[in-house]
Amino acid sequence: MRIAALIVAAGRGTRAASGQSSGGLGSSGLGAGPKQYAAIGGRTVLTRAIDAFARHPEITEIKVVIHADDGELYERATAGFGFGKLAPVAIGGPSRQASVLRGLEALADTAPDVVLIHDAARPFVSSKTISNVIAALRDRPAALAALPVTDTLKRTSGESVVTETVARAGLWRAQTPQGFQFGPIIAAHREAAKKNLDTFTDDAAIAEWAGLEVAVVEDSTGNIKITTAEDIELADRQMTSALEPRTGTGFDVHRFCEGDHVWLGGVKIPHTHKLEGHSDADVVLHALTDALLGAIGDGDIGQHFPPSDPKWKGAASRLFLEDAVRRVRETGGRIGNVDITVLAEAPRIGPHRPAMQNLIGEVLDLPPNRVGIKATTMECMGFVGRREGIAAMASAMVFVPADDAK
Ligand SMILES: Nc1ccn([C@@H]2O[C@H](COP(=O)(O)OP(=O)(O)OP(=O)(O)O)[C@@H](O)[C@H]2O)c(=O)n1
Ligand SMILES: C[C@](O)(CO)[C@H](O)COP(=O)(O)O
Repeated sequence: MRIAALIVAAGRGTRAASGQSSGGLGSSGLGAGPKQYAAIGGRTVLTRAIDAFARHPEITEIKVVIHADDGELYERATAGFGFGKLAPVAIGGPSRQASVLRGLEALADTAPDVVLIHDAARPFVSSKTISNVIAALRDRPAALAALPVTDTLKRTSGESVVTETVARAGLWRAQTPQGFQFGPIIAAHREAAKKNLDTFTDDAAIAEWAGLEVAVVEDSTGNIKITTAEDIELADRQMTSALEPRTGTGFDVHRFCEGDHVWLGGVKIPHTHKLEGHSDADVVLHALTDALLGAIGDGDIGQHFPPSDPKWKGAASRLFLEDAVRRVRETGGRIGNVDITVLAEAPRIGPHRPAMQNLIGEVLDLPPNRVGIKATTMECMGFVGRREGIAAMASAMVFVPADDAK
């Protein structure tokens, strides 16, 4: 059975726009634009929503609907993430209803059996809720996640004076995901559009209007919709306080051979020799890659990029570092700082420090003052002292969500 997730992310987030938080990731630009691109706990609202479906074993594909102006924001938000199920985006319309229909039409050519429609603005949907909505579709053509109303409800007149207390028994607050058999929901959406009925605020309402029976699945209270700037601030604060620090260390050494330059920290430095290696032999980036992998307990550089694989012959080590950063981000982690010591008699590292800090900072999304680069000679002792090669040590501080620590 093919189960697609359709994530609508084409809204403008006007209610969140005033005083919007950047979520603190500054230099990457994460946090700019509408609320779904705001960073909470180091990842955008949208990538968290995508990730929840990407990790779910029953979801086979994910289609995201974005605004025509948001291509760059979307690319930046999803860059480096291993979302293998992610299909090319669809472009949304002027209302949520229109955006959903465009997403459904984009799926129609290779129609899935079932579609789960979800707001990008709900980043904390749980795997359990996704499973429960899918399970409810075994008996019914439609099912939505919802919460029973727990507050007493009042109706007011135009002057904000209470006219009635509304009985809350049997009342639910609609959430997403809302799941449907694909054929009936696209037919219902098309019919509503044909009749110019364009004020539905969720898809279950369209299903109800079309006469489909809709099941309710009780959701968890954590599946909030980010609506205001305050929601973004609160969610960011909660995610950040729930992060747990981890450290990792890395070490690498390469011997000299004939040549006229070395690669160190991603910077090409003229020298009397070059460093021998399968890749570009950049000991600094190799040690740093291992430090990041170590911090999340995800093997080492040799495991992910075996020297026996001809694909990595002469490779720029930046690729290895980018892969380690992607792995850290996939755990929901953020990098706090890194620190590197180069052990070399020559060349001198000092003049190249700013370039290395900038390059590493760019890959790790860190300002230069969080990228320590230091160097020492070995006082003419040992293999480094005899100028037989260069070594590097690195350490990394990474913050990962406490959930991942369990
Ligand atoms: N034209 C639209 C409007 C909304 N949405 C999406 O529908 C979800 C729920 O909408 P809402 O929370 O109301 O988001 P916005 O419309 O962006 O918010 P606002 O009303 O404050 O502008 C969001 O993921 C939003 O991106 C969409 O895809 N296309
Ligand atoms: C679909 C929805 O999330 C159900 O609660 C909600 O209606 C969408 O948000 P909006 O503010 O109504 O557009």
